Amino acid sequence: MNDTKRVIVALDYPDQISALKMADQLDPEKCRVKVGKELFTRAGPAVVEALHGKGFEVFLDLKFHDIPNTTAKAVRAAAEMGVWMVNVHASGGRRMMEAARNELEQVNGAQTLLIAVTVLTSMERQDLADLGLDIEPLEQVKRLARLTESSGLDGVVCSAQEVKPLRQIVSPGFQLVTPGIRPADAEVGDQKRIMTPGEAIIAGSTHLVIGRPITRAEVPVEALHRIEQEILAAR
Ligand SMILES: O=C(O)c1cc(=O)[nH]c(=O)n1[C@@H]1O[C@H](COP(=O)(O)O)[C@@H](O)[C@H]1O
Repeated sequence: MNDTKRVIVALDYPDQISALKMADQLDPEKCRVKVGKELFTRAGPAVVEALHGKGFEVFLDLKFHDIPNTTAKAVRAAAEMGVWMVNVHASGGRRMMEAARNELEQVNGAQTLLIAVTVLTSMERQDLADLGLDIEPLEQVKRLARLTESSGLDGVVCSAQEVKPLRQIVSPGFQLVTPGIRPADAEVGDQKRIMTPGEAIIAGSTHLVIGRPITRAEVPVEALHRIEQEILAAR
């Protein structure tokens, strides 16, 4: 894969000032940033605009999951903000994903990448059982990845643990974006299906979404640097 910007730093902060303070320590030539539900709910489109102003490509992670029309219009709003990538939940189904995809075609010829979350990396088999799904996360991830690709989307969010088996069933250009990344010495927290940055790169993750191991580190830039070194060594 030619893309050298493999890391997406999750700016999970409660306000724009903290998020931009972190962004100012990052190099937009080396990584991308993610704006998620907490930051966007507090700071809105202004924070996306500010990050664009600093030269960052933004993954707007609002994981839309609604009826086809509502999801499509929300995805349109994201594309009109000029974000690099936006996501929906694959469990919203084929018609929802196709509606979102078609809407993006109309906005900017689908320049904005559209991906779908399969099974959250914080979930394990028991969580699926609670939902009435008596299968391994990998099986559900495969099912949703097939559905996502055949609905015309650009990729999925999954655990790096699932990347190898997924590569065998999706096309080479399909994006496999993996959160749940934990350097060997990092706290696991609420994540369940995790991998180290090096392992994720070796497995073939397209992009690594990393939040707390960088943003909660004593010196975030040093933590990022160590991760970058690990990625370089793995490549
Ligand atoms: O869509 C996502 O980005 C996402 C999907 C998923 O399955 N798991 C997951 O952790 N994420 C996001 O990835 C980030 C991971 O952050 P850390 O666990 O702090 O590294 C968070 O912002 C999550 O919202």
